[in-house]
Parts: sequence; structure tokens; C-alpha cells
Amino acid sequence: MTTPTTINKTPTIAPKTFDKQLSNACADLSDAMIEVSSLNFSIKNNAILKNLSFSMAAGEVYALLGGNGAGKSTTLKTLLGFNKPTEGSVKVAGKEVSKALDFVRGKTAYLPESATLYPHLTARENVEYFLSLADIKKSDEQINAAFNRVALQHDAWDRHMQTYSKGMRQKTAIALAILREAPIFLLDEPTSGLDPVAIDEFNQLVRELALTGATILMVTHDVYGACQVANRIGLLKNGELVGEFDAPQSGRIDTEQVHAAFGHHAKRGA
Ligand SMILES: Nc1ncnc2c1ncn2[C@@H]1O[C@H](COP(=O)(O)OP(=O)(O)OP(=O)(O)O)[C@@H](O)[C@H]1O
Repeated sequence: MTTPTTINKTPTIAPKTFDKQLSNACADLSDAMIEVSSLNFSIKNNAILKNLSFSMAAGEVYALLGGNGAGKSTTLKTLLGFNKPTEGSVKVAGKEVSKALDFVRGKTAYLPESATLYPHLTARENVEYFLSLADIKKSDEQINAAFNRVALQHDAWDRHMQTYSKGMRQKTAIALAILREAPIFLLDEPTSGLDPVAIDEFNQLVRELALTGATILMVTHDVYGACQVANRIGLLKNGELVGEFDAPQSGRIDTEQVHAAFGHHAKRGA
């Protein structure tokens, strides 16, 4: 087992000020919104995740950084309850995932690499449809407010989503998560395939969501993007957490430092 190196261990910039919507959703929760403790996950005796531990409080953005095959998607699948831990514990919003699947899925918004919304429906129709599946009723004004909050351009709201860029699809998916009042976001490679302007917009949106109390876990192999947006970065290599970096009180994590550590680990096969 490798002991994670903790670098720049100063308090994170995580704000603890919830907005009303999210504070309602989080009121009954303990401090840690995500708590992974000594997680081991194996498939047919092949160890995929090894003694993985990390936790996140409300308002934090954590980037799990790793190369191909490091175990990032497996970690997300375990948090969503699709993989049962071989050993250890995975708690989301205070509950053990495998024992409270519906509760956990109600609290989480999972954005896969390509947001899966219906291309032949408009953004508004998609949002209404997925809300109705969850038995949630929102007014037109509330939906408009969510579209405005994610800065989805007004002239696209009632257009079929097949005409959308990836960035616009992501904004719609985040608007849906906001309307579902999901306090926890799990993002898989959220900026891959986005142009630089869309990346900046996306990063800004993520930071704004965190400022209102959302807990955001993103998996990525983009060192630069992770440093732009995360309060904390965990370096995953061969299923093990081999390093953690915290943002200073005000400011960002040092890209060069993470790049050097990531490159070092990647050379040995992340
Ligand atoms: N169902 C499976 N059966 C066997 N091995 C698997 C299975 N799922 C994942 N693995 C293995 O687990 C390891 C981690 O895979 P995972 O998809 O979590 O990596 P990742 O970090 O998300 O990679 P990428 O960046 O390429 O998506 C890989 O070696 C992969 O081959």
C-alpha cells in the first residue's frame, strides 16, 4: 500500500454558506457529504480499487485525477451503487450507499461524459420529463430561473437538443440537477470535448454551485482543469490514492506542482 502524500495542507476555501434550496436538501445530513473509507473493490480477484479513503464536506470541489485505467470511473460507479465494495465503506449524504440506493440516487446528480438527454426533445421538455419521472413539479418560472442560473442561452430553451453543443447539453443537465435539488454532483470528465470558452463557463458554474453549498466530485485526467476548479485534488494511480493537494485559503492549487506529481506517477503507469 502506498501512503498518500499530503501537499500544501492548509484549510480549503470551501464555503459553508448554503443557499436556501440546497440547505433544505442538506439540513438532515452530517458534515461529510461523501465519505469513502478503506474501500477495496475487486473483480474476479483483480484488485481495482485499493484501500481508497477520502471525504468531502458540503461546498467542496474534489478532483480525482488519474490516467487511463486508474480507477476513476469505478470509483464513481461505486458511489452510485453500481459496484458493491469488496471491503470498506462508501457513504453518500451520511448513508451507506449499498443500503440506501434510492436515497443516495435522489441526492446525487451524475453527469456522464456525454449527458444523456433526449435529442428530439427541447431542453425544457427534457427537464419536465425527467422531473416528472422523479415526481417533482416545477413551474415554468422555476425552470426558466434554472436555465438562467446555468447561463443557457435563452433562444435555445425551446429548441431540440440535437442542435446543442456539448457545453449546452451539460448546462441543461446541471439545470435539471438544480431543479431536482440534488446537493451532490458526480462529474465524469466534464470538460473533455469542450472549447476553451465553454470550459471557462463550466468551471465558473462549478465554483458558483460550490459557493451555494453543492458538493462536487469530478474525475478527470486534465491537470490544468482540475487546478482551475478544485479545492482539493486526489491523485489516483492503479486504484490507490497516492497524493492529495489542498488549495490555499484563497487561491488555486499550484498546477506545476500537481503536474510534476502526476507526470511522475503517470510515467510509472497511472
Ligand atoms: N467490468 C470490469 N471487468 C474487468 N476489469 C474492469 C472492469 N471495469 C473496470 N476494469 C478495470 O479496472 C481498471 C480501472 O478502470 P476504470 O474504468 O475505473 O479506469 P478509469 O480511471 O476510469 O480510466 P479511463 O480514464 O480510461 O476511463 C482498469 O484496469 C479496467 O480494465
